[in-house]
Amino acid sequence: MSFLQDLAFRDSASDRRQMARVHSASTIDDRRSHISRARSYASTSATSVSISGDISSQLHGGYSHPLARSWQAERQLTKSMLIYPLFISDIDDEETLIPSLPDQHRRGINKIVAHLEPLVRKGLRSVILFGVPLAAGAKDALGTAADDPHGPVMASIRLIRQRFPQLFVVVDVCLCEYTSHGHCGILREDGSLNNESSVDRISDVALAYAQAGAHCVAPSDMNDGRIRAIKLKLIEAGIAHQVVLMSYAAKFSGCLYGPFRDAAGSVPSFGDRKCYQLPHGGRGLARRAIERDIGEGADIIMVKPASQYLDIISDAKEIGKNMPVAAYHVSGEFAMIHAAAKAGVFDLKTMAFETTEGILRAGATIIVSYFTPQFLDWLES
Ligand SMILES: NCC(=O)CCC(=O)O
Ligand SMILES: [Zn+2]
Ligand SMILES: [Zn+2]
Repeated sequence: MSFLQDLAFRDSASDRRQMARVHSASTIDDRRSHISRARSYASTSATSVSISGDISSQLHGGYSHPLARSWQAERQLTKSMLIYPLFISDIDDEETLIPSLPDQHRRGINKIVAHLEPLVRKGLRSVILFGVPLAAGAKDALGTAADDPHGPVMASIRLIRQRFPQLFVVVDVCLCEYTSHGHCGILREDGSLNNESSVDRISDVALAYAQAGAHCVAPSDMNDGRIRAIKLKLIEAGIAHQVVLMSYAAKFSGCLYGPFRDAAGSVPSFGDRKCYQLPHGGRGLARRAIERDIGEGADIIMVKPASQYLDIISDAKEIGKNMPVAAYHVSGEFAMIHAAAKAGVFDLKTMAFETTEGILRAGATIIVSYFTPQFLDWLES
């Protein structure tokens, strides 16, 4: 007797179904043999102790086939969910591997098109741009280089829009890459953030990126009130209807941004960012920040980092149930996976999918990921 038959006879409803099948048997002989088989199943199963539970305990059948396994996912990773970070320096011909950020490069504007061409062919839909001023004297207290019309970010927005019209261009808006002190805003004499002048400056920078052609501006500075200020400036300039405002609403402070800071040269020259980025344990604070940014006019809410903050992603989805939620799988998360795969702990591709699907499951449908070029290949098969 098979495992399933045994289970079927432990369930009175299925017992009745089995008897109905018996009655529909065409000949008397058939009927007799069905009945005697049914009786013997029933008596065996009554004495069986090896199987417990009823039919509802059987789950394996539902994911026995690869396609059926993929159907178990509420959301499946697609290429259009991915945003690929690009580091663009002011050295036009630069192409430098970033040692702490595996396979990622800092590139000058002259290297962008050749880099993107094969990726766009494979289905890349979106990039997020980070400017990296390396020239001597490029940084100052106000982050003037951020919206320099001839600077790397402004120039690459125009270039990418022109050369890859199908690509959706997101631009990170912050001052830390451009300020001499490496903080995400303008400082007072005592070294603390001057929120009012920071918001004023950051909203000007966001407007400049949007006017240069960015489809989406994404302020990552965490100054209070910057979403509202940016939205108002976009409205005033008459372009609010064509620009997506993605807020890094829940950006936590911590040690996972290390490789990014190597890549972008944005290590603070003193202190840390704990007075504006969120503390690790601050779930309630994150919920308030998310609510606030939705109220101020954000179109998309982002949570960052991702894998350590899945509860926050799920909170963001609940609070912002009518809007898309993005997650930034940050440099430290990416580098950790690479390091562990290199040490033989697990297979890189398997972990990249497991992590990313965890982020999707939590509620994000937009993922900023350094794995994007690899996912474009992996999602092909
Ligand atoms: N605004 C971007 C970051 O602050 C860091 C992202 C990363 O670590 O990948
Ligand atoms: Zn910053
Ligand atoms: Zn940042």
